[in-house]
Amino acid sequence: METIKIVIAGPRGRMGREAVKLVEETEHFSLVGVIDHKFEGQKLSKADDFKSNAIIYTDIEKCFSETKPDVLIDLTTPEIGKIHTKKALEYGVRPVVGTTGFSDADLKELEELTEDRGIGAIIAPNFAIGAILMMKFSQMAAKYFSDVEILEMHHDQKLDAPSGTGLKTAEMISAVRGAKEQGHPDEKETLAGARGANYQGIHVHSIRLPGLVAHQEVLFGGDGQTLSIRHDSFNRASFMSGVKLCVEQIMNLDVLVYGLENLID
Ligand SMILES: NC(=O)C1=CN([C@@H]2O[C@H](COP(=O)(O)OP(=O)(O)OC[C@H]3O[C@@H](n4cnc5c(N)ncnc54)[C@H](OP(=O)(O)O)[C@@H]3O)[C@@H](O)[C@H]2O)C=CC1
Ligand SMILES: O=C(O)C1=N[C@H](C(=O)O)C[C@H](O)C1
Repeated sequence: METIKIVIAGPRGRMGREAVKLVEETEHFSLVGVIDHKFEGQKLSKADDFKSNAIIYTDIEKCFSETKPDVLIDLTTPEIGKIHTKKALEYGVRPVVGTTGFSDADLKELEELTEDRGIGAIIAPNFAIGAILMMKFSQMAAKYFSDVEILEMHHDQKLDAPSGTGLKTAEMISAVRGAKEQGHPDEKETLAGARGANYQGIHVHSIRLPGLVAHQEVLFGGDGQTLSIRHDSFNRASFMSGVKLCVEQIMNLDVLVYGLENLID
């Protein structure tokens, strides 16, 4: 297999660290540079506890010009992730974006840019295969149970709420069941936010606690029965087979793919 040249943005983060390890350990992947907002020009191995001697760039354009990567893996923050993804497309670098918190307008803009440039991009709210199945099973179940609430539970350092996965799950369910307001029509919140966020009538509840990593339960209710579909990621290694798949698949794509469920049967 031909070697894929990769740049990682956010290498010192919880996900970035795992991604560096994945690239270091994969024979046909090569880490040609990393993007951070500090440690300009240093070797990654000097800036932190890494093996890689990849150079740290704080300027993404300089990084792309000097390292000429095939793929950017972005694991940063919503604001920075969007800037990086646009720059990657401008420079002909295929972005694999795990960063969450993009709006519909962001996604539309990136889709148009991908079309203009004619190269592939992947925006994956969740790289874990179990989470993808949880979302697919939830979409299947929604055909039979139209009343559903989503509980997404994450560590307390997470910046965006609801999670990318929670939002994507609501979108996938809504695609098969349409908009529907649930609960009593005269329901009133006596404490603002008690019923969570509302996506097309699907309530999404975001829980943030130390000790959690990434968890989601999709709870369906019917006549005299409930159905729970749950996924738990207990560590960030759980996301890495999905990252690997995306980096490999993106080399053959020329459109924007939003969600890993579109890449697996
Ligand atoms: N798709 C998926 O399966 C998953 C997605 N995620 C998403 O990935 C993203 C990262 O999550 P996580 O690793 O937990 O977050 P972290 O906060 O641990 O990591 C983010 C990293 O980005 C760095 N950073 C901030 N600004 C810049 C910049 N301008 N250029 C380069 N790096 C920068 C931060 O540095 P500093 O700390 O110094 O500010 C930090 O090291 C989030 O959006 C999260 O939701 C997370 C898990 C799974
Ligand atoms: O920030 C996280 O940790 C995670 N973010 C993604 C999301 O917002 O869905 C994926 C996973 O849930 C972990």
